[in-house]
Amino acid sequence: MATQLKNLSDFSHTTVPDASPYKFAIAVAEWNAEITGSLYNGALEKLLAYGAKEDNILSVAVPGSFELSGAAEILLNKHPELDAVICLGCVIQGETRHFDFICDAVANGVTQVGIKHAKPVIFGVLTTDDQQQAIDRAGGKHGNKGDEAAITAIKMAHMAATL
Ligand SMILES: Nc1c(NC[C@H](O)[C@H](O)[C@H](O)CO)[nH]c(=O)[nH]c1=O
Ligand SMILES: CC(=O)[C@@H](O)COP(=O)(O)O
Repeated sequence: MATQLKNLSDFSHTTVPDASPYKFAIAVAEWNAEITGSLYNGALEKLLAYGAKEDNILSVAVPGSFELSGAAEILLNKHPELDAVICLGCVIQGETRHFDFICDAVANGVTQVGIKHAKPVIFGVLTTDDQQQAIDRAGGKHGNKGDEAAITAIKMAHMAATL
């Protein structure tokens, strides 16, 4: 597999802009909290590491990943000054097709909210077959999806601000 030996959060090959001018929101799902907590910590650490100010980071929790696009809509309506919204969640396949519906809904929902507001809304949601795949991507051997989402948010906010 393409990701078999890769750290998917390796950004050493790219330039990450200074995040200090920008305002961010992080919406994190409470389902699979041991995973999403790691995603959140990774995202927060990366934002701060690249210069974001703590006062410029608004964090909210939602029950599950399905609620993330609604949270992004509410955040951007109530806080139009935000430069980017990071949506973090972890959806793990169960016995039924519920997984498919949640994943489709949040991927499409997050996309639509970003387009509607012309603001970066970052899809930082793990969609895994099992718990181990999630662990591997939340600070494990394949990196941290939260780190990736934060870097993406900084890059997109910078892009939008410097056009
Ligand atoms: N099974 C998972 C869920 N399920 C809950 C939904 O996200 C949603 O909160 C519920 O359907 C009510 O609208 N959520 C996850 O984030 N991860 C899962 O594995
Ligand atoms: C992704 C889910 O909603 C899943 O964890 C719920 O499990 P099940 O499909 O067995 O109801």
